[in-house]
Amino acid sequence: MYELTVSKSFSAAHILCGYPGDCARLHGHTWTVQVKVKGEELDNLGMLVDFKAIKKELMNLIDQFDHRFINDLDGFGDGGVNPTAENLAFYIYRSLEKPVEALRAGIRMKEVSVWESPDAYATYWEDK
Ligand SMILES: Nc1nc2c(c(=O)[nH]1)N=C([C@H](O)[C@H](O)COP(=O)(O)OP(=O)(O)OP(=O)(O)O)CN2
Ligand SMILES: [Zn+2]
Repeated sequence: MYELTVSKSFSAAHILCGYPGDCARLHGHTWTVQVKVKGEELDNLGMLVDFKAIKKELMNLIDQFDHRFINDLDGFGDGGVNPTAENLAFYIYRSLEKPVEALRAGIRMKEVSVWESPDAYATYWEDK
């Protein structure tokens, strides 16, 4: 079994609604998103899948967050979920699962991790 990991960062602001502390106030982070995929068979180039292809899918997705107020985006904030690292990891996993797995037969999403700061991150994965 092989595992590939790619990471990209974006800058965005958020508010944690109902949070009993300073994170309930408007503030920003340079968020880092790490995506892991897994699979068993390498192609004739010796790759599970091209890093560039996964990075392209990740960039397409996280562009919607860059230099935005996340609470204003569909699915987050009022009427949606709080923009925590956990909820972003879930959203990104579910959004990338199909496009990434379509890149090559046998590729599976493994997990998505989201860092709000260098010392704190959340990971979402599904057993498959
Ligand atoms: N389980 C979670 N806990 C917290 C989240 C989260 O998404 N999931 N988010 C926050 C806030 O967004 C906060 O801005 C980030 O907290 P933290 O990483 O602790 O960053 P600080 O800059 O506040 O770092 P300190 O080390 O605490 O100074 C809070 N909790
Ligand atoms: Zn925060």
